[in-house]
Amino acid sequence: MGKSSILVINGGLQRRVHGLVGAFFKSPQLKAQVTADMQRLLAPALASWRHQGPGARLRIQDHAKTIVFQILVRGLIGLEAGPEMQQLKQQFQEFIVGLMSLPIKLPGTRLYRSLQAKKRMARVIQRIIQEKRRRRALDGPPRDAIDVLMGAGSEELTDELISDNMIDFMIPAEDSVPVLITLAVKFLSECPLALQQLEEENMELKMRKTDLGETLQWTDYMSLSFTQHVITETLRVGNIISGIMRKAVRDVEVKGHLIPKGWRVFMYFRSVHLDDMLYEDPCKFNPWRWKVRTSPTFGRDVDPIATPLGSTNMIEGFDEWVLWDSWHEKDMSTSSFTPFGGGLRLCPGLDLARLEASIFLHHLVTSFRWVAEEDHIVNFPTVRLKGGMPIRVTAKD
Ligand code: HEM
Repeated sequence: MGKSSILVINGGLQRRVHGLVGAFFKSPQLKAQVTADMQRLLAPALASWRHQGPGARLRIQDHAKTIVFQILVRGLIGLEAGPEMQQLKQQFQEFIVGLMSLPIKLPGTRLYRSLQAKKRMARVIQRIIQEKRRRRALDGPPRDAIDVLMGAGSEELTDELISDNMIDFMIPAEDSVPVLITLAVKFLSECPLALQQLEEENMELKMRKTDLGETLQWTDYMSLSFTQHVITETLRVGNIISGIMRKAVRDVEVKGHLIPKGWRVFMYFRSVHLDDMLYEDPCKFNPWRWKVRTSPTFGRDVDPIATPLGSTNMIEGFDEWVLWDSWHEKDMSTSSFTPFGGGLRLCPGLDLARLEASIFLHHLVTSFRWVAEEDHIVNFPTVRLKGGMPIRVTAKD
């Protein structure tokens, strides 16, 4: 990672890059673009599965990865699908492999190949930046994250910083959304009642929109409450990111335990999300548990989707404010549901992740029935499905 990567910098610059790109990722304009792009990319995939006839076998993880990568790259750097996108994907795969390798930088080693791949990616992105400058493409609303950072008019945000960060934004985003989609398909396959309710909710929306002669908008997908509960529950049970690190910037006391200045703390999400003091029968996939949660802390129903994470229950004294509080209170405070982290580093892609998963699930359940093959979740070094979640699909009439 570069020295100005959002994943390693602290202070004002991190806040600036996080704020600018995070706001763009939450904007209705980007959500509309992502929705249109995903519908466009899903259409040929759905047609080809249908064309293969009843019982066609496909690995959900592969298809989700292909589509999600294209959406991500378009949102970050504005590149359209095509040979250059393909090359970028290959280089990114090469780069990512080197992130968990022996730190030996000699020609032929994994790390060396990874850094070379990153350089090639950076060249493509810098060319795009220069092209944008030449064409003065910054007039009008931003179309991608490069536009946002270039348009901020800050001397700190150099071309090199922008291109490095575009690559580093891909690291937490590229795999997590496909894993979310794949896990949802696995959990739904094992819970026929949830699948049926999801299907009914999505079919109802599809038929309503068809009758009105309208195409689906991002707000339609996000308004599907049971679909959102399925995604929330998948995030809770799946623990796609296992936890987050924080460093104490001074001595901190937490519930009688002293954390000395300089110590690093790892917050392990699994121990929160699978805590039976917080969740009844915690290992069970139960989307209905999110229907109504009453919080003694807030004194009202709390929906974790609507409640902004990172706004409450924090302790001062870490390198940022951290989520750390009522893990053992039997309520639905924000710190008992933290798949996207919290505080100043709260994942800027959380809305996007939910939207992409909602769109993928909508098209899958309204177009196909499926029978899942057996597959297993692997949790180390990252969460994934061992076999990529193979299913046999049959098109609905
Ligand atoms: C299911 C999908 C996802 C999950 C579970 C997830 C989870 C996380 C978590 C736990 C963090 C660390 C937060 C912290 O330290 O408090 C994080 C950070 C981050 N995520 Fe995500 N993420 C997802 C999707 C995405 C997407 C789609 C994007 C980009 C479009 C993205 C971009 C980032 C970035 C740039 C950071 C670093 C933020 C910073 O350090 O300032 N993530 N994510």
